[in-house]
Amino acid sequence: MFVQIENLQYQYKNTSELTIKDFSLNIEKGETIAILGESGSGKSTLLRLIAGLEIPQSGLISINGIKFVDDRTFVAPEKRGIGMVFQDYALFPHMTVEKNIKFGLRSMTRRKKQERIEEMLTLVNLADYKKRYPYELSGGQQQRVALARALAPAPSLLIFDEPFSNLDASLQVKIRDDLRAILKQTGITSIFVTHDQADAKALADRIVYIEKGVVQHIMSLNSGVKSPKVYC
Ligand SMILES: Nc1ncnc2c1ncn2[C@@H]1O[C@H](COP(=O)(O)OP(=O)(O)OP(=O)(O)O)[C@@H](O)[C@H]1O
Repeated sequence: MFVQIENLQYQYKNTSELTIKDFSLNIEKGETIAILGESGSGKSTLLRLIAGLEIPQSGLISINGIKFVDDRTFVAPEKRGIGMVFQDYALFPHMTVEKNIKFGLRSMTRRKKQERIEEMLTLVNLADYKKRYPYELSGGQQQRVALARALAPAPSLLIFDEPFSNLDASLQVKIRDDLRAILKQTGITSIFVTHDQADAKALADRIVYIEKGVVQHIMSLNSGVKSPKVYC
C-alpha cells in the first residue's frame, strides 16, 4: 500500500478524551480520498498528524514504504514530501504568484526551477498571472496558486483541508472540476477533508466517513486509480 495508517491515536493537551480514537486506512498510489465527517470529528487533526504537525500518542504512518511515525520514529514535516493546500490559501502576500510557486523548490538549478514554475502555471491555467500578487487575484485563482505551489516540488502526497469553503458556490463547482482534472493529469495521491458530500462525490475515489477519529464506513465511488503520473 502506498499510504499506510494504522491505529492512530491522538489527544490534545488539556483535553479529557482522545480526538483520534483509533484511525486506520490504506491508500493506493494515485487514489483520491475524501475524509467526511461532522464538525469536530477530527478531520483537520488527522491531516495535521499525517503532515507531521502533531505527534500521535500511538500508531503508524508510512508513505511509499518510508515510516514517518511509529513507536520509535518521527520524521519532521519538511522531510515528508507532503504538499498542503489550506482553506485560506496561505499564500505569501508579499510575493508574486511566480515567487509563491518557487518558494518550495530547492536543490534545482535556476533554469530547472523556472521550467517547473512555468509547467505549474500552465497546469493551473495561470500563465498570464505570474507577476501578480495574491491580493490582485480572485479567490479561485489564489486557490490555484496554492495548488501549484503544493505540486511544484513533486510531493508524494497532497493533502487539502476544506479547499473550497472560502469560495462562492458557482466558483466551487468550477474549481472542483479543475482540481479533478489536475489530479487526474498528475496521477498524484491525495487526501482531502470536507463537510460537503457533493465535493466528496465529485472528486474522490473513496469517501471515508469518520466520527471521533474512527472510520465509520468507506464508500468506493470507482475502481479508479488514475492514469500514470505525468507531472510529479
Ligand atoms: N489545539 C487544540 N487543542 C485542543 N483541542 C483541539 C485543538 N484543535 C482541535 N481541537 C479539538 O479536537 C476536536 C477535533 O477538531 P478538528 O479541527 O480536527 O475537527 P474537524 O472535524 O476538522 O472540525 P471542522 O469540520 O469544524 O473543521 C474538536 O473537538 C476540537 O475542539
